Amino acid sequence: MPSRKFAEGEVVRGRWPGSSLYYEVEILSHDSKSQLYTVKYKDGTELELKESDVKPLKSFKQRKSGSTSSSPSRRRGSRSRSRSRSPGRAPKGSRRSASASHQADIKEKEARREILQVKLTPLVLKPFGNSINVYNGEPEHMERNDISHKTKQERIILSPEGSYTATQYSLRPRREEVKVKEVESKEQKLVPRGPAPLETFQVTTPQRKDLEFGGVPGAFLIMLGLPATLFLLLLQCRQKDPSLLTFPPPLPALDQLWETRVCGIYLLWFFVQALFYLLPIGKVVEGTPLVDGRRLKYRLNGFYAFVLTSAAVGASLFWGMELHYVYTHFLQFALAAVLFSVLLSVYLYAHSLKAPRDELSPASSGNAVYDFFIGRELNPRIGAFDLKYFCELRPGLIGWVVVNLVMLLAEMKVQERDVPSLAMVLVNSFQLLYVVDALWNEEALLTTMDIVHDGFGFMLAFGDLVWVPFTYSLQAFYLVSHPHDLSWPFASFIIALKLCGYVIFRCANSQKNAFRKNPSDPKLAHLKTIHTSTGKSLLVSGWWGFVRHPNYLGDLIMALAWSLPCGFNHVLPYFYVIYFTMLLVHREARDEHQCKRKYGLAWEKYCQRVPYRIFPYVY
Ligand SMILES: NC(=O)C1=CN([C@@H]2O[C@H](COP(=O)(O)OP(=O)(O)OC[C@H]3O[C@@H](n4cnc5c(N)ncnc54)[C@H](OP(=O)(O)O)[C@@H]3O)[C@@H](O)[C@H]2O)C=CC1
Ligand SMILES: CC(C)CCC[C@@H](C)[C@H]1CC=C2C3=C(CC[C@@]21C)[C@@]1(C)CC[C@H](O)C(C)(C)[C@@H]1CC3
Repeated sequence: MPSRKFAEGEVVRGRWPGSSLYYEVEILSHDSKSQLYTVKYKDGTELELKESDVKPLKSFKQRKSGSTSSSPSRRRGSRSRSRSRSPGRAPKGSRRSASASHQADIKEKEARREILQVKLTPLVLKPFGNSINVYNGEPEHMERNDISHKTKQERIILSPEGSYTATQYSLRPRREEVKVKEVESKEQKLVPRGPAPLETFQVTTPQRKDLEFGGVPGAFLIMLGLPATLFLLLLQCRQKDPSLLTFPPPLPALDQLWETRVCGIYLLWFFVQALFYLLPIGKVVEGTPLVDGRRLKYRLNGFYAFVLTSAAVGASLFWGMELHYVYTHFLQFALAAVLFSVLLSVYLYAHSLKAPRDELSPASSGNAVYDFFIGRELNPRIGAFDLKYFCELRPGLIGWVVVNLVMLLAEMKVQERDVPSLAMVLVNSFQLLYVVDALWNEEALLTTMDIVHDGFGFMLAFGDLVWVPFTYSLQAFYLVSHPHDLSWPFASFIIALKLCGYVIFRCANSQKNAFRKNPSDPKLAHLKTIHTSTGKSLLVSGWWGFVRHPNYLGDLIMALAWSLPCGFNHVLPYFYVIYFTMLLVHREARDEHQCKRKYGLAWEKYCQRVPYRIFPYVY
């Protein structure tokens, strides 16, 4: 059995994670298996440390100056907003002896070069009646988001003793060491700094046991059901009578569905989009903090990719390329996309097997089937190429616009029209606005559940690459063979509905994003907030005081406006509204669950203040 250096009860110095600073700690116990010491700092914080991070007291020279606290928490009051995760970092301007300050500076530099990577996992915390109550609890007051309050909030963010010391962490060394790379100074200015150092100490979520989507059987059935539903919808949409009550036509034989040329075009599309993604244009920003405090960098050039794609499609139309081929081979394209997404999911799962544990998605479970579905790895990357981020916005979303254009041209050809129908124009412009909006506000994607919580597996690979371009374009596909004449008054009503939905969707998303980026934004000063002990606050007035998910409400209103131009003869063009309502109701429940866990009592208070989830006075 390996020997241990320190005995229980011994008073030594323990390194504070992420820093090169040592504090007086008492050895509580030693785990011979993991070779970790459980130590207690003077402020009561208990951590597990590697032996190399524990030093005997005598190896430290006693400082003459009494200015350095021996408690990590006492010095956490630092007002520094720097990225250093050292809680013991002295505040700017604090008086230290010259030698101590010099020594600390050297150590600080060392720490910046090579940060001790740690994983913080909360030790078991009981739901109520102990520290979690304090941790997730919430200061009693709710305030206007004004400046006096800001000072208070700042203090809470920057000096989170109450919440922090109440939480216990266990530290394990990470497999990899992360080198702190300097962001190019130009980019640095553009990178929004997360306000809460606490976030960098965010705890890692253990693999889930309470599985979503009906657990393993649910995930399995969804994986089988999605491609089946897709082909059913596409086949039915081409029928003269697309009623859901009529029996769908049989699926063409595989040799008719498989077309090598189509697969080639699909791959070309995907890799051209990947090339656009790699172009060094557009600013680079950082995502939300990961469990180890790192922030990944993302280049925002989705809008440029869209402009380049539009130019390429425009040029190929000008030179006589037949986009009609996509319409006549739509099923074949759908099959190519399905196969590609399945292969990508297999690759992603295999890739995740090499990933360190703390790079796995908090939604993953340890079950192979479920993890294949939900995605095992949170941010799979090939070098700097982020696969999930790329797929979420580029090939599928821009592809959806191209498919809509294909359908508009097909309508003119099939119905021998000189100009597209009003219904088709509305569907195309509404959905174009939605996609352009997403690409223009690309940065907002970084805080969505898909990027922050869900892994990249079959669900998102299929969703992004197949579901979005082939089912979200169903209204346009439907209109090609089922013309619908729209009256101008009804068209005006639909346009008003779309604009109403868009204003709610955009304003709600922008309000939250602006608040998360800078809670002190003077433009938001009139809003009321609830503090939470994580350091973040929740908006309780404005859009987020209307219902708990105003952005979902706006999105659903827009969805209805996309279907109405198809008339009321069949349910099929309303598939998107029905599916989307189910998706967002389920998504709201998932988000609610996560927020309850994150914010505890503060979230419950928010729910009391804002009782409706999506639809005011209904749900
Ligand atoms: N077209 C489509 O197919 C789909 C579109 N969408 C759209 O994507 C967008 C993003 O949706 P989604 O990722 O689900 O999540 P949201 O943008 O709704 O974000 C939810 C998060 O916002 C924060 N939050 C919640 N309430 C408040 C509050 N009162 N004050 C401040 N922050 C709050 C919480 O995170 P925290 O506190 O950690 O910041 C919460 O986890 C939506 O507009 C949705 O409609 C989504 C799915 C599919
Ligand atoms: C059918 C499956 C079970 C679920 C598939 C879901 C996916 C299709 C959606 C999950 C979240 C999405 C988002 C958008 C598109 C649909 C998917 C991928 C989004 C990119 C649409 C544009 C918005 O403005 C947005 C906010 C950027 C959306 C982000 C979430």
